[in-house]
Amino acid sequence: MKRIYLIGFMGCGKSAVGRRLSFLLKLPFYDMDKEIVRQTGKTIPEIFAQDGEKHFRNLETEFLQNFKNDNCIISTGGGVAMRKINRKIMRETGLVLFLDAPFKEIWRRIHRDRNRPIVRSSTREEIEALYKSRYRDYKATAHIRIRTEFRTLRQITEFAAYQANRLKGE
Ligand SMILES: Nc1ncnc2c1ncn2[C@@H]1O[C@H](COP(=O)(O)OP(=O)(O)O)[C@@H](O)[C@H]1O
Ligand SMILES: O=C(O)C1=C[C@@H](OP(=O)(O)O)[C@@H](O)[C@H](O)C1
Ligand SMILES: [Mg+2]
Repeated sequence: MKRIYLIGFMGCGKSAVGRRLSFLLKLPFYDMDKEIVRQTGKTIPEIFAQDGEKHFRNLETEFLQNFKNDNCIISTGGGVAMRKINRKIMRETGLVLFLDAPFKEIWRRIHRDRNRPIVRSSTREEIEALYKSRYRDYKATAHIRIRTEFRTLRQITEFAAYQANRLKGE
């Protein structure tokens, strides 16, 4: 089996599901945001404030280009599927799962969070517009879309594991 990538908007559950999926499938887990924080020694808000969003986007692409491990779970950041090169790398090196959560729920989860610089600097209307504008790219990038509404983290994780096992070796 190759890699399993989790994609989707901020707050859809990529990090939470990724961690659980890694326990369930007994595969190593990489959260791209955490890896970038570790590699740079800066927090995500610090990178945005000091180096700019463009630089952060380049770090995301560099991570994907340089990453060498297979048989692992990778939770991406919500903006990763917006670049063509990132989409290409993910589709070619693994199974891409889109966690599809309704905006209302996303907003409830993220609006108070201080670690997401885009949320800090935007209104609810702006974030909703971003959600809508990104939706098509998530859908087109993913091999499988998982609707998370009315599902617990455990149910989502088990469904993701089922899909991964079903497509093993393809
Ligand atoms: N299906 C779900 N049910 C309940 N809480 C969830 C669900 N998915 C995510 N959460 C919670 O929402 C918050 C944001 O999730 P997170 O995994 O950080 O999202 P992402 O990495 O996609 O931005 C976390 O507190 C997480 O535990
Ligand atoms: O959607 C985005 O542009 C971002 C999502 C964040 O990750 P999560 O999706 O895990 O919140 C993080 O990479 C950064 O704040 C930018
Ligand atoms: Mg995350």
